[in-house]
Amino acid sequence: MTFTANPRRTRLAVAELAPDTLARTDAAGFPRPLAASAPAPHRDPFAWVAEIAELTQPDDVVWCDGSAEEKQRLIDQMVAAGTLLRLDETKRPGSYLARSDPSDVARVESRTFICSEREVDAGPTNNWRAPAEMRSELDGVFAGSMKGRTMYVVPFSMGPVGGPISQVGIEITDSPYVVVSMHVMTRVSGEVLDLIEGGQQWVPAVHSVGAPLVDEHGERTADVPWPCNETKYIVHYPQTREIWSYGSGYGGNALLGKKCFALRIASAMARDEGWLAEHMLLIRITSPEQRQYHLAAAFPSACGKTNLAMLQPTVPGWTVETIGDDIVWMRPGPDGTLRAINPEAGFFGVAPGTGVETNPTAIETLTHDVIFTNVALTDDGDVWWEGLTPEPPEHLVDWRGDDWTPADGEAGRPAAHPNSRFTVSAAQCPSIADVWEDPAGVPVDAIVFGGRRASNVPLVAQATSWEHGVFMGATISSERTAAAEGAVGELRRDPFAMLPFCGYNMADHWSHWLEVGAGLASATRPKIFQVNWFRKDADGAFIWPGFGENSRVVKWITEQIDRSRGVRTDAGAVPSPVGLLPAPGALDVDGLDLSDDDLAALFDVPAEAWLAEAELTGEFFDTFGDRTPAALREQLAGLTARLR
Ligand SMILES: Nc1nc2c(ncn2[C@@H]2O[C@H](COP(=O)(O)OP(=O)(O)OP(=O)(O)O)[C@@H](O)[C@H]2O)c(=O)[nH]1
Ligand SMILES: O=C([O-])CC(=O)C(=O)O
Repeated sequence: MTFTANPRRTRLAVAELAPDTLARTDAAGFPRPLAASAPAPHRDPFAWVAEIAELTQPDDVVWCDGSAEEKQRLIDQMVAAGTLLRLDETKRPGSYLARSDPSDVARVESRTFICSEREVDAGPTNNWRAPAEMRSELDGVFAGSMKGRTMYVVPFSMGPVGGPISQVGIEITDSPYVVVSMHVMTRVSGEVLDLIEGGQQWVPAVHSVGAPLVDEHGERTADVPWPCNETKYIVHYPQTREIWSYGSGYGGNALLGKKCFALRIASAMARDEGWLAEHMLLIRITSPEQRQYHLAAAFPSACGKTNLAMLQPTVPGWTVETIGDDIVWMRPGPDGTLRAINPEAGFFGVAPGTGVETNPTAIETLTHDVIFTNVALTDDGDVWWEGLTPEPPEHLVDWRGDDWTPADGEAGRPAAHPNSRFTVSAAQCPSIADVWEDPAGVPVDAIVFGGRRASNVPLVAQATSWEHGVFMGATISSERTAAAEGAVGELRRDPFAMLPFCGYNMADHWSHWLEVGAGLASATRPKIFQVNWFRKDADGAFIWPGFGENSRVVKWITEQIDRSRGVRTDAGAVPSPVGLLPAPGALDVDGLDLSDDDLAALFDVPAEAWLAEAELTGEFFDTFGDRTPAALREQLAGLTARLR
C-alpha cells in the first residue's frame, strides 16, 4: 500500500501511519474497535484514515486537495477507463456523460439505516439497527472492499469554509466519480484539515462501491465502467456523527456530503445545537419596489425545488435569485432572525423535464462543465433527455448505451432514465445571488411546504400561526417520484419533505421546530405557507401552468409578508379550514389562460376528503405515540372542527 500525502502535509509519510495506528488490538490485546466507534469530534483524522485503509486494503491512499488539476486528472483517468464519455467540446465544453450500472440509479431507502442507541430515537419512519450490531456487520462488509483500488481521502466543507453555520467532514471513497462530484457539490479543500486540527468537530464518512479488483484467490480482476455491489448499505450513526456507505456509486447514496451528512447527520446535530437542517431550496426575491425577501421551501425529491430555485418570474418587475436548490441550514441569529445558508456548492438536478420552456436558467447553467449521469447521447456527441426539446432526435444512444429511436419512446422506453441527473457548479448558474456564499447566511422571511398532490391541497395557503405551519409541514403527503426506488405515483406521507432524510425521530423533529420558532423574534419570525403546483383536472391534466407562473404565488406570499409587517393594508387573504387563501383578486392571474372554474378547482377544499385525510393524520400521529407534540394534536383537532 502506498500513501500519497496531501502536498500541504508532508508529515503524512507512510512510516508515520504505520504499525501503531494500524494495530487492530490495544496494548492489553483486546480487539480494538474499528474507526466506527469513537465519537467523531475527538477523532484524529490521520489515525482514522489509516484504520480505514487497514480495513478496506486499497492499493493506494490519495489525499485530495480540491484543485482543478486534481479534478481534471481524475476525469482523464475516468475517460480512459470508460466511466466518463467526453461530450463534444464545441457543443458542451468541459462536459461528460456517465452511465451507471442499470441497477444503481437512485437512492435506496430500504437499505438506509439510522443507528441510534435506542430504536425510539430513530422513530417509526426510519430503518433502525443497533449500532454495535451494525458496526460488526459492516466490519465484515468493508473488509478488503477496496482491494485493487485507490482510496481517496476527501476533506470537504458544507457551507463556506470556516463559516459560522458551516460544518466539515472527510469522505473516504474508492470512486473517482464520487471525488469529482464532491469537487462540484461541496468545498473540497486542505484548509478543512487545518480546521479539524484546530479542534472543529468533523464528520467521518466512508464510502466504498463494494467491488474489489482482487478475487478470492488473490487474482487481479478487470474493472467495469460503473462498479457497484448488489448489496447496499447507507448507514448513519447520528449520535457519533458518522456515515458508512457501501455498494452504490450513485448520488445521494455516495456523495456523502449531501443527503447523508447535510440532512441525516446534520439534522441530529441541529437538534442538539438549536438549529435546523432541512430539505429545502433557498431564493432571494426582489419586488418592483426593490424590497427583498428570502424564501426557503421544502418539497420532496423531484417535486420542483430546482425549478423554483431558478424561477424566472412571469410577473413584470420581479426578480428571483438562486441561493440553493436542495438543502438549507438555518440558525437563529443574534437579532432573533432565522439566518440560512445553502451548504452545498453545486446542483445535482433532475434532467428529465428540464427544458427552455420549464427551466431556462438551468438550461443556461448546463452549457459547459457538467457531469451528466444516465441521460441519452446524441449522434453528434451531445446529451438529450425527455423534455429537453419538444421532439426527440431521430436517433440516440439511451442511458443504458443501447440504440434508441422515437418509436422506443412511444413504446414506453425513455431515452434518459427518469432519475437522470446533472452535476454542475452553482457558481455558473446565471441567476445565482451575489450573497449565495455569505457565511452569515440570509434572513428567512417565508417558509414554504409543497408536494405533488393531484387533489385536495390548494395551490397556496398560509398558516395562521407558527404551530399551524409546523402542522402543515408535518402533514405533507406527496406522490412518489423516481428519485428513490419504489412505485412512482403512490401517495406517501413525507413530513417536512424529510421522510428519508431525518436522522432522528420525526416527531422530535416537529417538537424541535416548535421550539426553534418559539425562540425567534416575533416581528421577523418567518411566515409559513403550503403550495401545490400539481393539482389535476378530471382528465388528469395539471390545472396550474406552473414553472415561471409560480412567481404569481411567490408574489402573493411576499405581499402577505408585507401585510404582516404593516407595509400593505389591503385585504390579501380569506380564512378557510386549511389556512388563509388568497382573497378574491389578490392572486395575480392577469393574462393566464385560466377559467373561473379552474381557479375555483385550484382552491377547492373538499371537506369530506379532508376529513378522511385528517383521520389518517391522526393514525399517522399515533404511530409516534406520545412523542407527537401536543400542539400538533391540537392543530389536528382544530382542523377537524373547522372542516365539520
Ligand atoms: N407540472 C409542473 N411540474 C414541475 C413544476 N416544477 C417542477 N416540475 C417538474 O418536476 C420535476 C422535478 O423538478 P426539480 O425541480 O428537479 O425537483 P427537485 O425537488 O429539485 O428534485 P431533487 O433534486 O430530487 O430534490 C421535473 O420534471 C420538473 O419539470 C411545476 O411548477 N409544475
Ligand atoms: O440524493 C439524491 O440521489 C438525489 C436527490 O437530490 C434526491 O433524491 O432528493
